[in-house]
Amino acid sequence: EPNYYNSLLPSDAVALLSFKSTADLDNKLLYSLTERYDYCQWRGVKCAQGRVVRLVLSGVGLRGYFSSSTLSRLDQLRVLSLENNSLFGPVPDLSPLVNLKSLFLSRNQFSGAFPPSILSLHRLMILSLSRNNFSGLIPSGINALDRLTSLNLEFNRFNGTLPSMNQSFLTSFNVSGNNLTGVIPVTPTLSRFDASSFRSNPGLCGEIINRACASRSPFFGSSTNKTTSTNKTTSSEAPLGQSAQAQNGGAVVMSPVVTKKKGKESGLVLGFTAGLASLIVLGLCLVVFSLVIKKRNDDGVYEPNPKGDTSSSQQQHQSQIQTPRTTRTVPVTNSDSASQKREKEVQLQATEQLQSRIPNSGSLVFCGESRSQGMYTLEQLMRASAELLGRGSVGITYKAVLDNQLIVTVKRLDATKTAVTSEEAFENHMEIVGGLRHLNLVPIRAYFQSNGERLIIYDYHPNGSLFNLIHGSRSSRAKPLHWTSCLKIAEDVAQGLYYIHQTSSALVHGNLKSTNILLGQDFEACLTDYCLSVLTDSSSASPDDPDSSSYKAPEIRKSSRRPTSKCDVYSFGVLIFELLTGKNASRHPFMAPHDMLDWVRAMRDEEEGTEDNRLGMMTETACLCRVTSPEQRPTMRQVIKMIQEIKESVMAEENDPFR
Ligand SMILES: Nc1ncnc2c1ncn2[C@@H]1O[C@H](COP(=O)(O)OP(=O)(O)OP(=O)(O)O)[C@@H](O)[C@H]1O
Repeated sequence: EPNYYNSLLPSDAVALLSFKSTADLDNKLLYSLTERYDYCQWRGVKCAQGRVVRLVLSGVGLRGYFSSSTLSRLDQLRVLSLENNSLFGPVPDLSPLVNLKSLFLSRNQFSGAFPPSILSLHRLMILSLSRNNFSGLIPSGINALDRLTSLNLEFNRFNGTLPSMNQSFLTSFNVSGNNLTGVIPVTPTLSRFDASSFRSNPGLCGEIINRACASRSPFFGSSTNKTTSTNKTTSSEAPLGQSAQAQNGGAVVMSPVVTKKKGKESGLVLGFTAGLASLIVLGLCLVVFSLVIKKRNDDGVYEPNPKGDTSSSQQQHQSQIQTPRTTRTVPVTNSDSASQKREKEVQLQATEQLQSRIPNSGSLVFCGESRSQGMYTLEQLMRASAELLGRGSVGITYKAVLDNQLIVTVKRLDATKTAVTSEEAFENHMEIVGGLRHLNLVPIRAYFQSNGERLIIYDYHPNGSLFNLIHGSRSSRAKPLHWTSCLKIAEDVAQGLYYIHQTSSALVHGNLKSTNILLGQDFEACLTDYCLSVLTDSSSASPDDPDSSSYKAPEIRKSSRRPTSKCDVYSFGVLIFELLTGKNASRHPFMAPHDMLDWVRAMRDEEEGTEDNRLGMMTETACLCRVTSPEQRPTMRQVIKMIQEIKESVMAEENDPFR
């Protein structure tokens, strides 16, 4: 009876144990309770009057995610440090930690937006989120933390402009190595810091770092080159429609500021950097924005759900609907922060789009269960704020936030690469592929084609890709995943592939790799980008990225042959090695199975011993999938059987009382 059990334990002990249950998958913390106040002696814990006031778990080897309603119950906590571990996923609501003064979360793999609940921790003096995968804007609400003395946000993926920080006591500040753009506000607080606090943000400019902004266009010329020369990608937002229109030869020409993808980091974004924002906003915003509001009111296009439809498929998207940001419709005032202005700038551009009307010679075709009720229109999609996630082999992928706050992923196929596929063939293919539904596939919600422009719309997956999970932001120091996670992910992927193969012998994934495996709500692995390679010109050059190319089966690597299901099996073998070792595909050797096992063990830093049996079985499966001759590779059905046998043998070992 969990309630009875919990009521016997002091609540702080319950909080610590429940935190450990998801954040310490490798069982590094030996927390056990025999005496009532034992937990005050646990590693990293310091109590005052029986309540936890400090929890310092820096570099103790935590791996897992930080669940909600765990540590947030430690309402007497003054110091929380989880630095230098392998925690991933978003940071949960910390608002109950009203006494928190120092929060150290740096050097993990946390992702998602800047945790909004932190903004309510009014006593906070030290905040360190550096070296994670946080993305999105640095909220202007950060000024509410007026006691901050130290703020470290370096080496994340924050984008947008820097808010006008005005904390009087701030003496340590670093936002280096993000994707921030625009002018650094010259406030007394920010003026205290020199360029080293802002470096490696190619889009930042202004007096403080002695870099001019005004003459640089974010869309043309030198800034592009500057950006592409860095490993990091930059990010801003722009209406998706602009790029589509540019391709169609429309009036608005905006070449996306895009870097060639490197290190698989989420990419550059179209559109708006605050350099442009400050120019246009200052000059035009007041006048034009009032027109925007008028226009919006006139035609009602900003209604959250224009069709008034609350269909089941709309509900299925609920998890991806963000809380509406009220700033979106408020006119600019002098007191608005830079980020609000920037957001409005995005809207402004969207409205220009609306006024110039994109050529509307086609409409979105919804797939599967969404077919009967279109949840949004092409126009709404074109007005969305878009962020570039990356450039892939068949096109460019965007995250798009619609007016109604629905977030989708839009893949814009490269017209030159898919030109070989006729409109009819594309439609027929998408009718089949768009109907695929499986727990381990990212569903295709809709597609579009007109005048060579082709879009495919998927659900957005905020937990990122398997590539990010394995390699994090620190590829050089990445640790391989825990054994059980490897097995679970391998099984999920195998199930997804098997589902595709058994649907039709003509269907294959064709592009399996760790960037094309996304993590779902429960961290289940979901395949994306499936069945698209068939639409492209198979004679086009093979990918120049050595990792992508290592995933390709040898028989198709340097030929124009189409991938077969056996090519997927080969890629699956490569994936298992990447999972087990944390090493990128291009760094996997080819050796006999027993030598491969030695290599896997060495990469995992594991001694010969307990895990050998399971590692051995898994390595053998991977080797079988990766044999050169396609005929000798197993089918995905056989692979699933192998994985199930491994699971059974693991369970048998775990139930053995003598082990
Ligand atoms: N539905 C989605 N939700 C969240 N992120 C996504 C989604 N689809 C793709 N991504 C991410 O966007 C990035 C770009 O994807 P894209 O498919 O364009 O490139 P790729 O996977 O690296 O290459 P390829 O086109 O060869 O598959 C990848 O990092 C991918 O993980």
